[in-house]
Amino acid sequence: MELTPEIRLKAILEGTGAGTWEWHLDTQEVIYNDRWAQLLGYSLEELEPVTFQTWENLCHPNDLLQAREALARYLDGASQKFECVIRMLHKDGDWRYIHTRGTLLTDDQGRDTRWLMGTHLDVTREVVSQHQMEQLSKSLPGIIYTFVLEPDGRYYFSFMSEKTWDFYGVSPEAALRDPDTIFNMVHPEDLAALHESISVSARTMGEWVCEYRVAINDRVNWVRGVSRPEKDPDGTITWHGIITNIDRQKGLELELEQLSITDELTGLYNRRYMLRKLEESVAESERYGDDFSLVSLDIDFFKSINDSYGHPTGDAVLQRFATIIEKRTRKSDIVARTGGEEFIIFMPSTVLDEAEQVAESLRVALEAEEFVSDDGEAFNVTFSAGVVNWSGAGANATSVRDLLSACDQSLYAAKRAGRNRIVVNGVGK
Ligand SMILES: Nc1nc2c(ncn2[C@@H]2O[C@H](COP(=O)(O)OP(=O)(O)OP(=O)(O)O)[C@@H](O)[C@H]2O)c(=O)[nH]1
Repeated sequence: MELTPEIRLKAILEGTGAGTWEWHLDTQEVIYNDRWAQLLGYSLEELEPVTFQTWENLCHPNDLLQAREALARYLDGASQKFECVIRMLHKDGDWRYIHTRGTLLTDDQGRDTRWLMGTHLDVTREVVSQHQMEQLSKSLPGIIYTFVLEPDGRYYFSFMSEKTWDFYGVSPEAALRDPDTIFNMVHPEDLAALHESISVSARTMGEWVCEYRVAINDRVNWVRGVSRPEKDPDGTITWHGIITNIDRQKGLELELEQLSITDELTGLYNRRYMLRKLEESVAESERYGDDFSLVSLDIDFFKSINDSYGHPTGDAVLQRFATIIEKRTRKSDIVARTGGEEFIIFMPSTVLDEAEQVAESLRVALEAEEFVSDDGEAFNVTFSAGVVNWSGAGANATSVRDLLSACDQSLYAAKRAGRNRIVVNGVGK
């Protein structure tokens, strides 16, 4: 059997399940194929006599106008193709969504004829599932989306649900057109980590989880994204996921974190935070060979201040001393109250001499400060301090514990030598 173009075309149409229609714009003559009628549950014979009216009668009245407008736009040349989705009545009484496409037949000289020819495809399943997805996404507490990364590095969103606007201040349409409208809204401090987390997920094909801030005008919100990657044989990776707002949770988390590292009485950092920072700095210093210094301060005869003027006065002394230290140290220094009347100042990138100078200026400042008890009695307070230094890989101390112990030894030496003084590396001045 010879495979004529007609046979081929028929096979293709049958394969796609498309109904076909031909309509002469002047004579109103119409030709439908069997499939056209079968899409709506009929045979062509059942619909006899088939006319243009047959189509109009089966169309949902509300969609008819839309179809006529789409056709008018095509015939006027305002749009390149005639295409619309309309509801048509199935024999079983249900409305089916029919994707209608059409084009003017051209003659052998390439001129348009008055025959409009086209196809009908039942897209009810697609329309219904899209509707379900839209409804579902409305009730979800976040955005659902699909993000695609091509093997050549190009990326785009192929789906963004409606709430994109609430989360990013960007419409879903704008995000679909240009994915960077979304990335541009990410807090600059979190953008590199976000890109890195996507790269890691692409490399390992592991679940993508990332918490980052989104900045819309002056409002900053924490969001959390979770999605699973899927790889096509051509290397394209697609993530289907959800973004939720975790601002409240993150706020509480940060508040808790802040509380857990703060000394309640003075508002300075506490011992736990100081130890953590020291551990980090020792590790970093071993890598980069950076110097840092540590000053350990202990108020002299604090017990007798409590005993003479009462505990609340003792507390006020601790608070005032904390303020004095904060005022006379740099922003990059970390000041902690590490015990009752003990404080530690951690000074990054600071050599011993500089640290000693700061400690000395504090000593002079506290000595000159006048305190007044609840009973109106004036008194003075002094402290003793030990100063040590960590100079990268060449440090004498080999651990945080050794370093703290060396600092304490200097402090005890200062106490032993009569208090109100500073001892550097075990050597008093
Ligand atoms: N007011 C107040 N006192 C505290 C606090 N924490 C610890 N203390 C007191 O601080 C005092 C520390 O006393 P000691 O360790 O004997 O030292 P000191 O009296 O300062 O003597 P030296 O350190 O040897 O100069 C104790 O009496 C503690 O009760 C606090 O939060 N508030």
